[in-house]
Amino acid sequence: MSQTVLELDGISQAYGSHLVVDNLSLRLEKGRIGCLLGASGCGKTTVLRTISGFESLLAGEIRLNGRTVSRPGQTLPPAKRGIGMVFQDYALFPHLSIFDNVAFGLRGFGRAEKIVRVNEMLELVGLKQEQQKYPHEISGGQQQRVALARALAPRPDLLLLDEPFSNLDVTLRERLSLEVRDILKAYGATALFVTHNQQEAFAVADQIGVMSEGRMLQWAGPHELYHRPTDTFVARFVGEGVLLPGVVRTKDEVETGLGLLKGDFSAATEVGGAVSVLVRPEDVVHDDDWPIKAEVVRRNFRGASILYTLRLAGGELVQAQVPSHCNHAIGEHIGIRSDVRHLVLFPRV
Ligand SMILES: Nc1ncnc2c1ncn2[C@@H]1O[C@H](COP(=O)(O)OP(=O)(O)OP(=O)(O)O)[C@@H](O)[C@H]1O
Repeated sequence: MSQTVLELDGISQAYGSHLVVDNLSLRLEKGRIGCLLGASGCGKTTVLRTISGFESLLAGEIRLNGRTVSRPGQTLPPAKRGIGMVFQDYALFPHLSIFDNVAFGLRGFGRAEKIVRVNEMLELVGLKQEQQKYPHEISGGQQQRVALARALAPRPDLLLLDEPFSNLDVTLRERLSLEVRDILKAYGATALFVTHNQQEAFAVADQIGVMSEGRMLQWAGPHELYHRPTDTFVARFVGEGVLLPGVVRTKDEVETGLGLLKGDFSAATEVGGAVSVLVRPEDVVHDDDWPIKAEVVRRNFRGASILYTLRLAGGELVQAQVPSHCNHAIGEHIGIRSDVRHLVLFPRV
């Protein structure tokens, strides 16, 4: 049976009269990587700070391995929680070698044990050759891996990572995020990280929580979050696409400017009801043999594909992701058909 490492049970936190975390709950199982995703200021870092014990709670409860560590009026000190932390600025000690940086958190270990443990961790993050160097002698990505090794060395029950890739350039970010996932998985770590970057969340996390104004809107796996958002904010915030107006015709058909869309849907919407249908760019296929035509109003060349914004006959806009050899200019009319596999409906917005 899977073991729950972290439980947030209806936690709230305020700075003065400003409610920053609002009745937020989540549960993270052993060996899983969770992510809090949201725009700047939505309260992600504050959630991490309450979990690590640097902030007390206004309401709710935090449990680690079944033990209550925070509730209003009771906050177990950070050092007693068995939590490791990785920050966006790495926070390495500049005057210590890579080896000594990783060894730093291993107080209480014997000398021989310490050497074995540091070597294991440097092996895990692929930096054994660099152990005598100093932080300024290695790259930003390597520094972040040292920070990861240092945080994992004391075998924490839970690792918290605050925007761990935000100081790196775009290509390195992508590579390092995949590497960090591999390292965490190889180690079997339970981790929660925060980011405002959805590609990073998708690349690293098993479970993602989308936050807005201190609230958790949905906590789900990346695939479910993208394909079955339960909230219009999540639908818009995660991925691309539009909410297309439609009218429910039968229990599995909705009439829209893209034609009759068929697919299962579970929303409690009556026949005849006005809805908004989530249509992602990959749901719209370029097909000149199809009778529905749309006008190209914007094009975003992405190398392998072009993201077209198209105006339907009724004036609604949709987006289509099309292989970039299908090159069309603004103002052209192209044939499109929908390839929606399941329908995500919301009451008309
Ligand atoms: N020490 C503090 N005192 C007062 N207000 C604070 C404090 N720390 C954060 N806030 C406010 O709480 C809100 C949430 O901040 P938080 O840092 O948790 O958000 P975030 O989602 O992590 O944002 P970012 O990605 O920019 O770090 C913001 O409005 C912020 O201004």
